[in-house]
Amino acid sequence: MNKEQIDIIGDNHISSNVDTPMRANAFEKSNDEKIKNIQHYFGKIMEELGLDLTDDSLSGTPYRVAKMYVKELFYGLNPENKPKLSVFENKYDYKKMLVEQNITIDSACEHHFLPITGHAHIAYIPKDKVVGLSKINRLVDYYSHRPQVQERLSLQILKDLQVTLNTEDVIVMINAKHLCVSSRGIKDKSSFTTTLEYGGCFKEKSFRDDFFKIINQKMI
Ligand SMILES: Nc1nc2c(ncn2[C@@H]2O[C@H](COP(=O)(O)OP(=O)(O)OP(=O)(O)O)[C@@H](O)[C@H]2O)c(=O)[nH]1
Ligand SMILES: [Zn+2]
Repeated sequence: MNKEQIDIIGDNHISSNVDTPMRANAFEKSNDEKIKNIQHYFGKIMEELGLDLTDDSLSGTPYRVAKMYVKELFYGLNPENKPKLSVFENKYDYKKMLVEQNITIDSACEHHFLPITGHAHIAYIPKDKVVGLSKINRLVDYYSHRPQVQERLSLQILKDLQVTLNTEDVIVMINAKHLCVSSRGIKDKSSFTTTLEYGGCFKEKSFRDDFFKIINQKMI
């Protein structure tokens, strides 16, 4: 795949400060080549830690980890895996807030490669287009499956939905726990992180307040 093709199927041409920093030749190698190389290097890390790779429980770990990185945890680094977001004409002329809340966040922190887990709450006010509900969840899942910082994750979801839905009126809130804060370093088990990004009418407090009221309501 050349650079131009990557741009076309990339992150909807969102501005570069929101893009995940990628090497120019990031897509030259196939998944199989990447898995083979990561398997080699991860085996070296294990050896360096003093582990015996001839042990039958450890011998498959370098391959398992490599496959997990490329195909599972970080599948969202490859724009070819971006979900197709089916949008429909807003025939019913629904012009109020639509909230998709409690969307699972399964991500990884780019500083320590440890899990970030939590929930995203997203709302938008449709103009001419509406999107299939599950596509919002799929988009969150896609951008989460990259090494991330929570701020960039929130912005990537926001910008993408604004382009897809042809409206600035989108709000994205994420509450998440970072294992790099809870299980190492400061080891704070109780803190969690909230990020909030929004545009359009959500710049007005009354719209944000409505959103907060809805996401705080008792779950069905
Ligand atoms: N802003 C932001 N910081 C994050 C996120 N995930 C992890 N971090 C932080 O990234 C920082 C990296 O700081 P460094 O001082 O380079 O790394 P460190 O020595 O491992 O830091 P400690 O966690 O304080 O031990 C840490 O403070 C992490 O808590 C995130 O999503 N957003
Ligand atoms: Zn971290």
